Amino acid sequence: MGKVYVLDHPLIQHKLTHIRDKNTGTKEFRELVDEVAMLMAFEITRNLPLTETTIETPVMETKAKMLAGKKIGLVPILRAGLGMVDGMLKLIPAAKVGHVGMYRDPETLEPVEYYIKLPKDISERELIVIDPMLATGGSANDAIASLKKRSAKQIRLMCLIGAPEGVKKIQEEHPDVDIYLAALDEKLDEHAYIIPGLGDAGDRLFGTK
Ligand SMILES: O=P(O)(O)OC[C@H]1O[C@H](OP(=O)(O)OP(=O)(O)O)[C@H](O)[C@@H]1O
Ligand SMILES: O=c1cc[nH]c(=O)[nH]1
Ligand SMILES: [Mg+2]
Repeated sequence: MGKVYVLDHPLIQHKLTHIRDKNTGTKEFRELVDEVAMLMAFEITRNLPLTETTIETPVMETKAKMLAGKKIGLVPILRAGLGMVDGMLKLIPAAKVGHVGMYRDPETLEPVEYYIKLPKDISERELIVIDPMLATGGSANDAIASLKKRSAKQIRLMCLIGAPEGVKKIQEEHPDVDIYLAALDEKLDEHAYIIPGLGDAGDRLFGTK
């Protein structure tokens, strides 16, 4: 079964509180999501492999560490996942970015895929699927299945807030996928919104409500 990591760094938690606050406006919301995504990228990359190289400091020649060049792909789920891309790219600038367009039908709550464009070499990359919200898990579940159908082998899922229902779904359907959250919330309400959550992530990021 995939592991669930709640990234409880104090800076992430502090910023998440402002993200949740209904009085936080679009500009600040977007900036905070960007910052938290960057901090989460810092945590999620702590196991990247290193290699040794030789350099000259102004004082002497020395061995020093550098990234071994593991190929990474970021896959935001449109729309709301877009709000986390730039923050992650600040720390992982060499990552390639694929996009999966997905919306949740408000009546059936079923995810509908409307777009997909991925780097050609996804089977060689470690993919990080990103979306602020993991609610029923339907959208992330379908996005991951879509990547696997196109021969993705290594996938992780990174969200700001997860509900237990969504976590369970991913663990059942994709036991090879580890999940990284800034918070694991209580439950879903009758409209499948996360409680206490932050409301509609896409609408708050892009000012569409
Ligand atoms: O886990 P689920 O129950 O599938 O819900 C989560 C999904 O819902 C939201 O997207 P939405 O459908 O609002 O699309 P948007 O990003 O375009 O706003 C959110 O960004 C996730 O993709
Ligand atoms: O709480 C939720 C659930 C789904 N999508 C959101 O944007 N927020
Ligand atoms: Mg939305």
